[in-house]
Order: sequence, then C-alpha cells, then structure tokens
Amino acid sequence: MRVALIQLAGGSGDKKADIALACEKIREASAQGADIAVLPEMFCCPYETSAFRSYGEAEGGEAQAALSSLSRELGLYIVGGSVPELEGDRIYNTSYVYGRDGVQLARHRKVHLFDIDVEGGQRFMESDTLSPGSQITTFETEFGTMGLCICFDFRFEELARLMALRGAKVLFVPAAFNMTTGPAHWELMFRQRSVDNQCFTVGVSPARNESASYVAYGNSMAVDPWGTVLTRCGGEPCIQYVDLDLSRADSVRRQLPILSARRTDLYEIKEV
Ligand SMILES: NC(=O)CCC(=O)C(=O)O
Repeated sequence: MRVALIQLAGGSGDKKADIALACEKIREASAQGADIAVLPEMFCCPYETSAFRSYGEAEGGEAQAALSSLSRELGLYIVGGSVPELEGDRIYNTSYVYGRDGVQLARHRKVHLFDIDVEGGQRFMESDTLSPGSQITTFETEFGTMGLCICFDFRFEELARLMALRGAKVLFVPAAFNMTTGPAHWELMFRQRSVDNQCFTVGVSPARNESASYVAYGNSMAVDPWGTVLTRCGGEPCIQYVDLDLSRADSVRRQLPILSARRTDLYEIKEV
C-alpha cells in the first residue's frame, strides 16, 4: 500500500488556487503509484479562526467536489486533509475521505478543538468559531481498516486506542502543529501512538510559511508499529512516499502482545 504524504504550501488565501495545487500534487502522487494520497489540515483555508466561515463550505462544496471527482478519475483513495465545514450556524473542522470510485468513505469532524495558550509561545482558540464533532472515525479499504482524526485529536490517547480497537492498522492524521509544540511533541506523539497501538501512523502538515499568522511545523511523517520513523519531510513543500506492509502490525502485535494483554478489568476508577 503506497501512501503519498503531500506537504502542501497551501493556505495562500486563494481557495481555488489551493485546491488546484492540491489536485496537481495528487496527480503527481498517482503517477508515482500512490494508493492513498493524504493532504494537510485546512489545506485550502488560512489557519485563522476568523477565516473559517468565509472559506467554509457545506456538504458537497467546492473542495470536496474536486477531491471526489479526482479520486474517481485517478482511482486512488484521498484523505482530503480538512476544510471548514458549514452546517447551519455551525462550523466544523472536517476531514473527508474518498474511495477509488470517488464515493465519500468517511467524514471526521475534529473532536478535540485546539485551544491552547502556551506562555511565551503559541496561542490559538479554535472554539472561538468552531464546534466539535462527536464521532470516532474508521473506514474500510481493500488493505484493511484505517483510522482518521485531525491534529489536536491525536494528543488524546483514548481516541487513538479506540480506533486501534476497531481494527485500524493505520491512523491518518491531517495536521498543522506549530513552531512551539511541533519541535517538542510532534515526532514523540506519532512514535508514541504507533508504539502504544502497534500500528502505522501518518501525519501530514502544511509546509512552513514564516509569513503566515500561524506558522506550521511541517515535518509530515510516517511511523511504523515498532515506532520507527519511515519517512519525514522538512519545512519545505514536498511529497514523501512510503510503502506500508500492514502485516507488520499483526507481526508486532503477535511478538509483543500489548493490545491482547490489557487488564481491562482494572482500568476503571471505582468510587471508594
Ligand atoms: N491544528 C491543531 O490542532 C494544532 C495542534 C497542535 O499544534 C498541538 O500542539 O497539539
């Protein structure tokens, strides 16, 4: 299963141009034999709370239509980063996945909104304009079950564990860490989730743009079930390809039986 991590220089402020760039890079990935192309969080919208409504779209909107028809034309899966999704008065940070036939296979609305205020570092309040989703998302492919969540969601180990317990052997994470938390936690988090859940993890970020109000860390990466980093971008726009053999997850789970050896009878805080 060949995965293309497409680290885009998106968020230019021109939504049509960002969608066109994403489509051009997905075509390039398809020509390199990718089965699954993965885009970053908010790939056609500046990552600013004030931008989410004006760049947002309802179900079936411009970005989704473009990705759906491209997946059908090229016959590959697309994990379509995320877009601001408009529903009534609400805005969600939503990732759509399309199958080889262009049909929507999954929709994940970011469950944990990114509200942080690090002293001397990054402050961001998604909850100023976004609403949280409330579903755990997995989807089926001919390669097996896949999990999907968005950036800050991945800090919450329970969510990753639940995707793994549903059978996911690869966790896809469109994301956009920043220059405060990225250097400290990005690699650690992907390796940690991979080791804990004995699965592959794939994180795809926008490229770093020093003139943006929110500077993404980049460093899109894929990690295997042993915790080894298989591929990694730097800060520049790039596409990295990685071939994943999902039987490696079964093999690691057999040799080091973490998931099956859990003592779920003990993992509950009881009133005393
Ligand atoms: N877009 C996000 O959710 C950013 C998450 C992040 O940077 C973090 O440190 O967590």
